[in-house]
Amino acid sequence: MTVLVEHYVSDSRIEEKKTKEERGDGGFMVPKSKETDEFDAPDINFLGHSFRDYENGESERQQGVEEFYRMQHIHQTYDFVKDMRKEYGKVNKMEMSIWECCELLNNVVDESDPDLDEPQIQHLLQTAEAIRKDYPNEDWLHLTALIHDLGKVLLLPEFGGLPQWAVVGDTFPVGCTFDPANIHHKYFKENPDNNTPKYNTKNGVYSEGCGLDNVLMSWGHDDYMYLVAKENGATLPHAGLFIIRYHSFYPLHKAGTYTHLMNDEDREDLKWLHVFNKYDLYSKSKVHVDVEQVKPYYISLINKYFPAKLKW
Ligand SMILES: O[C@H]1[C@H](O)[C@@H](O)[C@H](O)[C@@H](O)[C@H]1O
Ligand SMILES: [Fe+2]
Ligand SMILES: [Fe+2]
Repeated sequence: MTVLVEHYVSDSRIEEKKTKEERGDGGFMVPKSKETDEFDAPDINFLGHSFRDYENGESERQQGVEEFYRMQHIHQTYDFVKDMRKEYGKVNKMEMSIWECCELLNNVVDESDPDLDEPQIQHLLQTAEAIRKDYPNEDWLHLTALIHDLGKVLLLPEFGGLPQWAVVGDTFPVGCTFDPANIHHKYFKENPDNNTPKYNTKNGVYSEGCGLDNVLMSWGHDDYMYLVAKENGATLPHAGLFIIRYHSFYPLHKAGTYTHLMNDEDREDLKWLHVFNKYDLYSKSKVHVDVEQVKPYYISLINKYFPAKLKW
């Protein structure tokens, strides 16, 4: 019976694929629409819950996640972010290759993530391999997926051992009002910026359409990895750097808020971030990627887009 069911499933996928090829929408230069993606997003995470469920907080894990956001929302202020960007923009903490960093990342635990129970290197490779399957020609996108979470090394003592709230979790602009679309929004009440007139209006210190490059985002692994890539002269396309920098900005790419701060270039790049997000979120699974088997491919991409050693 099982065999029959599996057989049926794989056959129907082949059929689906054929139809797509017949329709001729196999071009990979522009993001495909959700409807034509081949990746089958699962409905539930490893615990049997829906993904990004922050509301049903009875379990110990979810209470931990909520406490994480309480701390994050209280402490991420405009001044804090400015100081962090200045300090970590120096990239003077360490020298290592991208692959060495992938291995180092395995020592990290992300307390903000209700869906991940695998080593971080598996999350990187699962995301990259899933996206590679559906977008075989966009090698920059495979590499972007591989490195998107490397900034989490900020948690390690060699990088100053930052607290979880300064490294992981969703991100949001500081210097303007905290949109209710931010998860656990209530905890912003205790953020000093929330009561500071120049920061607590819709545009705050920014102007409509100023472009995200001019907006300070809460400090964490996204912006740090973006700075590392920039400072080391990475040759990734602009959309790749945008994905790295804003992949945790769920209030924008999922809830569609803060769009008044975007410019035309942001809107172009956002299309690729939407593609990426599906793989980042839904590729989290118990089926491990064989690291040694795929390593040569990713090393070749690293050599194409990055120097051998990077300053971190
Ligand atoms: O818990 C997750 C995790 O830390 C991800 O790496 C980050 O990108 C998400 O936005 C966050 O909510
Ligand atoms: Fe992330
Ligand atoms: Fe991720």
